[in-house]
Amino acid sequence: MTRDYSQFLPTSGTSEAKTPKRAPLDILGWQSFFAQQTDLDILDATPPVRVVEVHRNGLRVRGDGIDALVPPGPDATVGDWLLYDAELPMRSAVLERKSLFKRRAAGHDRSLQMIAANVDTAFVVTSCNDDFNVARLERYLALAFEAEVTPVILLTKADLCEDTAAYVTDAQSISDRVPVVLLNAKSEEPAAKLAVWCTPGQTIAFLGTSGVGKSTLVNALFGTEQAETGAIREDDSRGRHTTTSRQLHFTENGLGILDTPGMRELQLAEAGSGLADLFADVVELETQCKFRDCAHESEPGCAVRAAIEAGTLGADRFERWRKLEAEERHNTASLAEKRAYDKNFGKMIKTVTKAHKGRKGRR
Ligand SMILES: Nc1nc2c(ncn2[C@@H]2O[C@H](COP(=O)(O)OP(=O)(O)OP(=O)(O)O)[C@@H](O)[C@H]2O)c(=O)[nH]1
Ligand SMILES: [Zn+2]
Repeated sequence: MTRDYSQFLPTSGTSEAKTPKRAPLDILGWQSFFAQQTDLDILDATPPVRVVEVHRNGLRVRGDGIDALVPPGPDATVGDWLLYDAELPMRSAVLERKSLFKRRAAGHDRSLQMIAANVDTAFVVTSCNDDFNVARLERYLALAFEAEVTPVILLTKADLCEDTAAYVTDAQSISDRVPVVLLNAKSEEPAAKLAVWCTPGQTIAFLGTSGVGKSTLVNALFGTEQAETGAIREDDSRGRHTTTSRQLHFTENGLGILDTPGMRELQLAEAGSGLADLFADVVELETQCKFRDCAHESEPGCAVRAAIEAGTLGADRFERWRKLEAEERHNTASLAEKRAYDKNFGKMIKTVTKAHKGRKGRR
């Protein structure tokens, strides 16, 4: 007797209706912002691919049926969308970005590095304990504003703290444009509490110092041990395992999560507009000072001092702004200096090469 097992099999129609299959590009975070920059003919010839990993020997890109390594060439970083040129991959064009995190390189090289592109939401993570530091939060928030990424403050370890109210109040007082979420990263809470920012097609990143719960949050959103096991390992020249530095992972329903170890400690450079966004109240007060070049020390008609005396601007908040502003100005100036130096150096090389060619020509 042959039995008909079909009744035990999921009928494709209904199961699909329950969990609609998402198109590969949607899962990778393709949005109308990017589609609008191109047209069907171009997309046909050079399909869109997203940079999911940055390696020393190129960029790993993924698209609809594409998983390839693009050799160094495109000026791109993790999260970027490229129009993939299969014949000349290094000629693949980079689409305009929705957002871009940059940082000043460490050490002597003072140039700006691209860290991550097209992040929609940055969760700035700190814990309800000694890690909590308003000045550090402000630094991350200014960077997010500068990058044109929506920031959200996450206060973790709520379960380990007796009195969380003070942390919430302090975090909320930083900017009325930044939501604050209090949670226990180790519980069921993250998926529900972060749901608004974690819809399919979105790309998110977690910023914060070591130990605040970033990996725990990533795992909670994946529902697995992604942050531990998901890392791709490469053998370096001495046969040691090294973790590739910047990667973009996708959950099954298409949430992109950026893994960027380089975003733990960040210096402000060319972040003037981000700072101004975060400290909009201070910037507005400055415009009301009697003198345009007011140093807000003891000048008559200083609106900043008046606000501090009236208690509408916290003296400590003003001091923190001052420090960040000075740092930003210093770093931006040294970047400009480096660029001028590089440009002059480039010119000098050109002149020398020309002179050399000239001599050769005369010989
Ligand atoms: N009770 C409790 N423990 C937490 C919470 N968040 C994180 N932890 C614990 O804190 C420790 C550090 O968490 P991680 O997720 O590894 O922190 P991280 O920010 O990824 O740290 P790095 O990988 O060093 O950057 C782990 O033991 C977590 O289990 C929380 O909300 N409540
Ligand atoms: Zn003033």
